[in-house]
Parts: sequence; C-alpha cells; structure tokens
Amino acid sequence: MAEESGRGDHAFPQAQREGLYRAIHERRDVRAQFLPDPIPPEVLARLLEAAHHAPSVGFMQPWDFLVIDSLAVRERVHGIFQRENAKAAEHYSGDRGETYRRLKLEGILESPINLCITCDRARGGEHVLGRNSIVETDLFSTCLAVQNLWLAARAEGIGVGWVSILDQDELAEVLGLPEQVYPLAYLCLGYVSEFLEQPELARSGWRQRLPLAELVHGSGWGEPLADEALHEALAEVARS
Ligand SMILES: Cc1cc2c(cc1C)N(C[C@H](O)[C@H](O)[C@H](O)COP(=O)(O)O)c1[nH]c(=O)[nH]c(=O)c1N2
Repeated sequence: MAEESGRGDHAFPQAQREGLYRAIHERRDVRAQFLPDPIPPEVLARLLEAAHHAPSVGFMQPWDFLVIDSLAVRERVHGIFQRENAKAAEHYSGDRGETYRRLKLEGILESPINLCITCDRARGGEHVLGRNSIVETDLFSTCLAVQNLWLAARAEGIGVGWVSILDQDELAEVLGLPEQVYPLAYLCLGYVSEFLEQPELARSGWRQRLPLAELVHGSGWGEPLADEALHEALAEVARS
C-alpha cells in the first residue's frame, strides 16, 4: 500500500522557496538599465529551456523563439515602435501627456539581444486537447513561456523588457513569420546596471500596485471571503 504523504512533503527546502519568491518579487520590466555585455550562449540556452518547460494546452508547445541579434532587424523594429508610440502618445494630453512622453518604454537597440516568442496557432493540428472551447489557450500557453523565461532571467541577473507598442502585422513581416504564426512577445534581454525596487510605472507616478486584499473575492464577484483567516493572512503578507 502506498504510504500516505503529508502536507509539505513535496515542498522545496526553505532557501529554494525563498529563491523562487525572490525571483517573482524582484523581476522587473527593464527598459533603461541595459548594459551592452553579451549574454553567454549557455545562459541564453538555460533561459530558453526554462521557457520551453512552460505548461501548454494539450502539450501543444505552440512557441518558437527568434533570437534577434541583427542590428538591421532591430532598427526596423525600433522604427515600428516609434511610429506606434507616436500614435499611443496622442491619447494623453496635459501633464499626463508630458509624463507619457518622458517614459522609456523599450530597450530595443540598447539591449544585446531581442527575442521574439511566437505562437503557432496551427501547431498540433485542428483539435488540440483542451482547446476546443477556448481557442485562445494557445496564446495563454505562450504567455506562460514568456513568464518562465522572465523569472529565470531574473535569477540569472538578466533583465527582460516586453515591448508591445508594435504593429503586429509589420513585425510579422519584418521577421518573415508564416501566416499562422503570431508574434506574441517582443522582448529585450541583457544584463543590467540595476533592477529597480519598484515597477518603473509606479516610480514615475503613472500607476500604483493595487491592494491585493481588494482583488480577492469570495465565491461570487464582490462577495467577502468566507475564510476570515485568509483575510487576515492577506493583510499580513501585505505588511511583510
Ligand atoms: C503583455 C505586456 C506588455 C507590455 C508590458 C508587460 C506585459 C505583461 N510592459 C511592462 C509593464 O509595464 C510592467 O510589467 C508593469 O509596469 C509592472 O512592472 P514590473 O514588470 O513589475 O517591473 C511594457 N513595458 C514597456 O515599457 N513597454 C511596453 O510596450 C510594455 N508592454
């Protein structure tokens, strides 16, 4: 008879747990702090391996990774960013507009490597297990690959910045993507002079982190938590 396993039997040792939470809390979106130092191939390989171990619907693994070191390609992508960012800036006026224009929102040319993580929407055939009802689950899966890479990069001391102020069709054309392949994430990667303690957008006064306790509901939207102890625990983690 199998032995009954107790709670915590499969937990990582304390130091490893702390390492994981540290990566989660100290991961930052990096735009302004990139150093030009190259990322050693074995380190980049580890990051890609981490991304490739993300969960995916029906084990579809819809991702591909374009490692973009070509300056010519990066300059074209930077041009797309500049055009799209000028359009985005039109949405803000007055002080907000000035703050927006001051924000550094990409590190396409300063970072040594750009990485595009794509989602092949046709991988695995027409019927992928688990994707029958929610067709976007391939995109969700690819986002998880991005997050795995982002956290692993933080642990390696490498900054990652996600640039989404891009026209996806133009980007797909620059990168020569097949019709069914969607350029899900355009990332800038590199060693950094520092990791900011807070998100850049919080630091610049653009937007602050919302209180977690206000985002946790009971069994229905807006219902209070039935579990008073969880309520207390949320207040406690917010204080720590
Ligand atoms: C899908 C997606 C897309 C973007 C981003 C993130 C994500 C998840 N973020 C980064 C975003 O601003 C940042 O994550 C938040 O401000 C929180 O900061 P930290 O990531 O905790 O440093 C981002 N940042 C930026 O400067 N330019 C951009 O185009 C984008 N685009």
